[in-house]
Amino acid sequence: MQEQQRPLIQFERVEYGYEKGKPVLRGIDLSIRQGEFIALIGGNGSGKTTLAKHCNGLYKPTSGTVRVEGKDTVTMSVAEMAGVVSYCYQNPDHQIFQSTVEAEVAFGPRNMGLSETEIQGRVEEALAAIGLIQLRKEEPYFMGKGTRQKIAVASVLAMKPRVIVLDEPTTGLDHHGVREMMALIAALHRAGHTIVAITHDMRLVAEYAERVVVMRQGEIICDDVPARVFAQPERLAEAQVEPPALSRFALEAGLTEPLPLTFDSLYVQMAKKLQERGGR
Ligand SMILES: Nc1ncnc2c1ncn2[C@@H]1O[C@H](COP(=O)(O)OP(=O)(O)OP(=O)(O)O)[C@@H](O)[C@H]1O
Repeated sequence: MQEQQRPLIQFERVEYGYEKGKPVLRGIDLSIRQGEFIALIGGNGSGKTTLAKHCNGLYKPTSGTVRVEGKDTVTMSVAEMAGVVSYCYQNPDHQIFQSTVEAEVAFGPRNMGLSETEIQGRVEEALAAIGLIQLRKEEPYFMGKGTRQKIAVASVLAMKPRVIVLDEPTTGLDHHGVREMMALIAALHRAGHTIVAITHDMRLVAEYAERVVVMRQGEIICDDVPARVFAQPERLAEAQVEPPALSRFALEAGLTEPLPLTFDSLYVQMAKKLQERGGR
């Protein structure tokens, strides 16, 4: 079996409710494999955050099972799982509470019970990867949203998780901040991290994700590569999701190959089509 194919996180018939008799997750079956870049999409309240928080055991299923590297999350603490799966909060202020950037980034590794030398090495490495080394002694509280979001990602990275779950990592960032954050996430993916990202930005899904999981009222209604997911506008409308402009263009132009939905790939397909027509 290829490394890419090994399930790292496995949901089986997972149900979850915050209140009795009001299920929020309804029979989730999902396998997340090593090296994937998954976008989790769906309307407000469809259960994305609730599902994401099951990936690292922040929440445990009401029924069904979630297995991380084959182990039932019911039997593991979040700290135990931190080296495998880490969750990055939608609002960095829910995550950041130390008085300096380096103390914040050191918090996770310290919680994992690592030695001081190992902790310092990891802090250095994570801050360098995110490009924040010069801010290590600064106080995170006064920094802009984009920088606080990056500190939150560095804190997660310092735990060296195989899977990074990001809850709306670009919300509240300006265009430049969105581009920077997505470039950073793409680099983490290239470096071997499995990425699960919740987002409402379909343009980013089309551009970066390799697989899209669509939720509606606590269920997964679609799970496929972006081009095939976005080729089902009626289905997506049920989940209050509108396909990005590029995929609508691709559909109308009859470009059906499930390539990444970027201008470049559509251009290549268009050129091929025109060549075929010219050759006839
Ligand atoms: N702590 C909580 N207590 C009670 N109900 C909750 C709690 N958190 C979420 N819910 C409810 O569970 C449902 C799913 O919420 P969840 O946050 O998982 O959805 P979501 O798809 O992430 O939404 P959004 O896109 O708005 O962030 C919603 O009806 C929400 O009101």
